[in-house]
Amino acid sequence: MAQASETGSAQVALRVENVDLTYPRQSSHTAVIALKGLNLDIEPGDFVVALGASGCGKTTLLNLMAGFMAPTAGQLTLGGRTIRGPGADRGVVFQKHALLPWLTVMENAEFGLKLRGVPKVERRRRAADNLALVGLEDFHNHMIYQLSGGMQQRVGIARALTCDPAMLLMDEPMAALDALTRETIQELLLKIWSVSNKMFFFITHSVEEALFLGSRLIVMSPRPGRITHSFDLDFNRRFLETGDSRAVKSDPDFIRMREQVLGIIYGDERAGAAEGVVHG
Ligand SMILES: Nc1ncnc2c1ncn2[C@@H]1O[C@H](COP(=O)(O)OP(=O)(O)OP(=O)(O)O)[C@@H](O)[C@H]1O
Repeated sequence: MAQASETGSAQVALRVENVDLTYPRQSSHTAVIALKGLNLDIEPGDFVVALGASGCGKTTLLNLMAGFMAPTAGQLTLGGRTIRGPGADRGVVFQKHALLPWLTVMENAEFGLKLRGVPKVERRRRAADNLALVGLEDFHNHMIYQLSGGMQQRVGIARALTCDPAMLLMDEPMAALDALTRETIQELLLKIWSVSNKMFFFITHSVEEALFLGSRLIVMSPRPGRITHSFDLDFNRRFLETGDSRAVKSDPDFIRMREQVLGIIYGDERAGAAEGVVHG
C-alpha cells in the first residue's frame, strides 16, 4: 500500500463545479432535480464524508464522481481532466453484491488489474499486498460465499485499492454489517487512509460513523440536493494517535458535534415528512 503510486495520485484533486443533475421525466413521474449548483473540492489526503436526509443526492453525487453518469450542467474534473466515465483512478466500494461470487478472493482482488491487462505475476503481487493490508492474507483461495459479510467488504476494499486509485468512493459500505464488524472496518479504513495520500469520499447514514471517519463532513439537503453545511473534523486523527475509538466517540467534543449534526438532519427529515415527500 505504501508503494509508489502509478497514477501519481499525490498530485490529483477532484473538483465539482456548479453541477446540476436532473433525472428526466419518466411516464407518470415528473423530472427530479437531484442536484443543483453543487460545488465541492477534494484534495489528496481528504476524507470527505457525506450525510443527509434520504433523497438529498448523495448517491447521485458519488455516481457522478465515479463517472457512471454525466452532469446535466457544470463539470467534474480529476487532476484537471473532465470525468467522462469510470476509470482506474477511482475505486468504488459498494454496500454489497459487488463481488463476483464465482471467483476466489484473490481473483476478485486482482480483477481490475486483469481487465487492464496487467501480467499475472504483477497483478497477483499487488492484489496480495492489498489483501494483506485488509487482513485477508490467509484467504486467497476462499470463495466469496465462504466469507462473512465483514470479510467480503474487506475484499471489496482490497479490490478497489489494487489499481492504486487516486480516489476511493464508498456508498454506505458498512450499512449491512453488525456494529462490532462495522467498528473494526472503520478503524481499518482510517489506517489505510493514514498511510496513503488518497482522497476518500464516503456516504453514510450514521452521524457517529461520519464524525469518526471524516476529515471533512458535508451535510446535504434535498429538494433540490445541495451542500448546506461543511465541517472540518479531527476525530479520525485523534483515533490514529490514541488507537482508542471508544474514548474518541465518548469525548464531549464528539457528542456535542453529533447532537449539532443530528439537529440539522432531523430538521430536513421532518421538513420532508411534512411535505409528504416519499423516497426510495
Ligand atoms: N434513476 C433515477 N431516476 C429518477 N430519479 C432518481 C433516480 N435515482 C435517484 N433519483 C431521485 O433523485 C433524488 C436523489 O437520489 P439519491 O439516491 O442520489 O439520494 P440519496 O441521498 O443517496 O438517498 P438515500 O440516502 O435514500 O440513498 C431522489 O429524489 C431520488 O428519488
